[in-house]
Amino acid sequence: MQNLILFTSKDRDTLLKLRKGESKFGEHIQLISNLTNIYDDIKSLDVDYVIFGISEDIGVYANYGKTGTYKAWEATVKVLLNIQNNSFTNPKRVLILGHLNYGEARKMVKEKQSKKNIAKAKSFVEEIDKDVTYLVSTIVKAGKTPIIIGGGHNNAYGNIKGLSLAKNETVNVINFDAHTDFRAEEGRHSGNGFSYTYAEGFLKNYFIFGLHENYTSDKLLKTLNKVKAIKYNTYEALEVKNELDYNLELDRGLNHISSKPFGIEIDCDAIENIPSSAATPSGFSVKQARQFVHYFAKHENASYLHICEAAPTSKTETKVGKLITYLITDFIRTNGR
Ligand SMILES: N=CN[C@@H](CCC(=O)O)C(=O)O
Repeated sequence: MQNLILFTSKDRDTLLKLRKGESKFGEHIQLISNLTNIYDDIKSLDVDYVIFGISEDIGVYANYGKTGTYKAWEATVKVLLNIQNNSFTNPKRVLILGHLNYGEARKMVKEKQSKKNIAKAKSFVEEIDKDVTYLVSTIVKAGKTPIIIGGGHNNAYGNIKGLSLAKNETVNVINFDAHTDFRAEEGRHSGNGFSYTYAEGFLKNYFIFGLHENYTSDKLLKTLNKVKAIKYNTYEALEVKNELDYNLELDRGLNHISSKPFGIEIDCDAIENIPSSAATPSGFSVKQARQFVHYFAKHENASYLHICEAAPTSKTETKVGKLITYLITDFIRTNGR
């Protein structure tokens, strides 16, 4: 795992802001100081959740999106470590593994999006896919639940494939997203993680929650309406036209995906005013995103959480880090109880 940078006790101590009389989340998390065999190392730890980041925006670049998603991991870990340790947050059950780093390859995202560069980026996304697939499948095989902090939504590919390989069956997904990410198989990028895993036989049932009608092509709508394994609702039907009820749609979503192990995908571009690769002034509230995670995390077949596409700047990193931390802790609080 040459791209995996372990999160060390030194990293933790640098980021921890201690307060007299308080006990912080980061003081109680588990770490791996040395990798010998990643499967054995993870399996032997008495934790339920393994959190890792994917510091990349190459998939977003390859999809002509706004880059910067590589910064979400750092923004998250800075906040997560400094929330309180208490009976609600339970950090002893959490391993912070580290992050996948693509510092050298990432240099390409500063280049013009020429045909040649896009082709190069697409082929590099396949390398990232291999790392993510391997990590997710190893964590699941070791009996733990991965929490993945992206990165672009291209990483849904490795999550789905990794879960499917670990379980040795096709798996389902619920995706809180303004976009289908079911674009053509035209080389890997952030807009086709679900179409590729569906075509390759890893993804079975797929539910997209809150599609934006302005950003879904007619061609894609025809595909969605034709394929029985795919169900969706739109943000407009839920929140603008009030044709659908949010809670009833949560039930419909769960009904479509819960018969098998399933992943929960949260694309931050579905949440209003969050700095992300396709940020929107019109979208779900943070409260709705949190309720969504809480609702699906409760189910025994909830098998991973992926939060992606957030692209913080130095001005917005605390806001993004807090948002992602709320979603992580909502998942941990509810899952397995
Ligand atoms: N993961 C995001 N995918 C979107 C991006 C849209 C955009 O950049 O505007 C998509 O391919 O549609």
